[in-house]
Amino acid sequence: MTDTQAELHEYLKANNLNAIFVSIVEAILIDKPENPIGFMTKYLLDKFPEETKEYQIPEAAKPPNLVLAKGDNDEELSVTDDSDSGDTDATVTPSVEQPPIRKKRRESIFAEKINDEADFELKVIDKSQQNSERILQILENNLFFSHLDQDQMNQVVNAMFLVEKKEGDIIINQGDDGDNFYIIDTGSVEVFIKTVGSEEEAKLVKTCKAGDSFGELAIMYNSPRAASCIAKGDVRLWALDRVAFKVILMKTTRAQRETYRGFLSSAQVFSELNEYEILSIADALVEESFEDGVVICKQDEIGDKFYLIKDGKAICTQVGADGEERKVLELSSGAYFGEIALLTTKRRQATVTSQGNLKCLSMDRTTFNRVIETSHRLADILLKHIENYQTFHGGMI
Ligand SMILES: Nc1ncnc2c1ncn2[C@@H]1O[C@@H]2COP(=O)(O)O[C@H]2[C@H]1O
Ligand SMILES: Nc1ncnc2c1ncn2[C@@H]1O[C@@H]2COP(=O)(O)O[C@H]2[C@H]1O
Repeated sequence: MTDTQAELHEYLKANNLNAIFVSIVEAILIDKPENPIGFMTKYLLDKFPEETKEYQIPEAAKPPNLVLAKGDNDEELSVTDDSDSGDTDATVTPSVEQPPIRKKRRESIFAEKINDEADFELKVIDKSQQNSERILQILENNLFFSHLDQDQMNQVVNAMFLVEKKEGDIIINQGDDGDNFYIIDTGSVEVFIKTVGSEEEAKLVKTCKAGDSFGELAIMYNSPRAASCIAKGDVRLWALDRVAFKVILMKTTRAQRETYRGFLSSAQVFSELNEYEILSIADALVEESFEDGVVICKQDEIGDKFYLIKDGKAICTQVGADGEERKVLELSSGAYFGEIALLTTKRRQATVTSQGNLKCLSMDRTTFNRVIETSHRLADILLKHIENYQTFHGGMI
């Protein structure tokens, strides 16, 4: 590359322009608007309200009934998260004569159309029956795919292509644009994060092994790669390109993460976990509701689920040697229960009953074990807390 080319490349990278251009072209190809110039203009005004502030049309100057999307309320994953929210309401700006009219909920330009699979010819990459079965086996055991139905699973299997890397090969480079998403068939991949502008060496944050996936963030959020992923020894990977990822996976996986990310980040038990660990937990949760008075865990029974309270209250009681049942704890939103039976070989140590309507997020034993595997810190936090439970006669369990 010449100096000038390098400078231009640096400029594009520094302003995240490649990702922006790719998203605009994708959005156009998906939507096929009659007026592509108008579409691009509106796209930029909607997605970058801050940067386009000086180009936004002032309220007073808008013609009557001009439809403008408002209120992007995405919680930011990072400063470079330029994604749109599927939860955004669109309003029709009131004209002088007309009262405000609520328009149908607007989905993001991506989420709305890119999930309309009928518009796409999904790629089918030729592979042996054995390879297809192996990919399916990985998907079925990976939390990231736990909310896909069988059709979506099959589409992922069909669209994946083989990538083989050798020791030290850079599979993903921090700061680059997102091209592919990967699952590991055999071998290991080390994930390193370097703090921008710091002299410090990149820090190893995770080692992914067979069955794990990586490379979803940059594609889901149109942001630069958050980490570098490097082959540790020979690695065999299956990759999904960004368009296939968006068509098949985006809506389900992103909706799941968006729904629970805020809640999980505010729960005390997860306060020491990093954003990435929180997102991985969000992939795993299933919502369960209980009416008043339902016994969710019964003391001395074998337990197979962990619960996090989303809304409502639960009462924990214990029966002592005298046969008396007494209340030992009251739990509310953000608290959890059911961890002892999953982390130890013990049976349920208390009975947990809903008080009023109770909404929980749960994980079964297999899912819980997978989450614990990806976040050893969470296991340490939960185990440490078990020591603090008071039994009704004042002792520790
Ligand atoms: N702690 C972490 N922070 C950010 N990314 C991580 C982390 N651990 C693993 N990763 C993966 O590393 C990938 C790098 O590319 P992406 O940003 O697309 O997606 C990222 C995640 O899939
Ligand atoms: N004093 C207590 N002793 C033990 N478990 C308790 C106590 N108070 C609340 N619990 C919760 O009640 C749950 C019952 O199921 P587990 O034993 O799996 O995990 C237990 C804890 O999460």
